Amino acid sequence: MRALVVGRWQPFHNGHLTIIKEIANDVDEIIIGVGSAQKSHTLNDPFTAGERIMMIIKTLKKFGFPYYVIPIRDIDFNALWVSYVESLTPPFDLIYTGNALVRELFEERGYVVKKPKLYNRKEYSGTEIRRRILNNEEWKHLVPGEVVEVIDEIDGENRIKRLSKKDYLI
Ligand SMILES: Nc1ncnc2c1ncn2[C@@H]1O[C@H](COP(=O)(O)OP(=O)(O)OP(=O)(O)O)[C@@H](O)[C@H]1O
Ligand SMILES: NC(=O)c1ccc[n+]([C@@H]2O[C@H](COP(=O)(O)O)[C@@H](O)[C@H]2O)c1
Repeated sequence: MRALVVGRWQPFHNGHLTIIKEIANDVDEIIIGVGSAQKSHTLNDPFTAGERIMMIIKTLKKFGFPYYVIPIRDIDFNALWVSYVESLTPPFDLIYTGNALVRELFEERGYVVKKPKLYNRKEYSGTEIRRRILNNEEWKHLVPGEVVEVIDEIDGENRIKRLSKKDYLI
């Protein structure tokens, strides 16, 4: 059994790691879709697909389960999105998502859609972690150590702070 889990992973945090480990117990292989792959350098989506893939691969290295990481850009065509995803990924039997639109689109196409349990959602949230980085608040305990290393390597804290400046708006 192979399952797809799609997210933006901006950044990959401890809630994400917990659900990926749980899904790994339920299925033989996981396909991790990196959504909005074309987006980066905005306050909502600061990290590139490549940086997010680094976060995921470095974090999952110590766990022995098989997985694929596939970047998936957005297309301005919801009715085609499931076919688009299928065209990029290995075949899968079910999908895990907390996103209502993703659920709707995959259920309409006959897929079994499961909703992962949310853990410490107040803090394990990309929005909250990006807010803390911007405001110089503690955030490193909310992500795996490998993600801290990647964000340090790319100077991600300062990128987010720069992106908040008015003259970075396009
Ligand atoms: N705290 C959490 N515990 C368990 N699962 C989570 C948690 N946060 C997100 N997820 C799951 O991870 C998937 C991908 O989430 P996503 O990348 O949008 O993270 P997010 O923290 O919700 O980000 P953002 O706040 O930037 O929207 C979602 O479908 C959701 O089910
Ligand atoms: N038409 C489309 O391109 C389309 C439709 C639904 C979801 N998505 C993407 O799927 C991902 C879902 O991830 P989240 O659950 O993290 O919101 C996002 O990157 C979102 O943009 C894209």
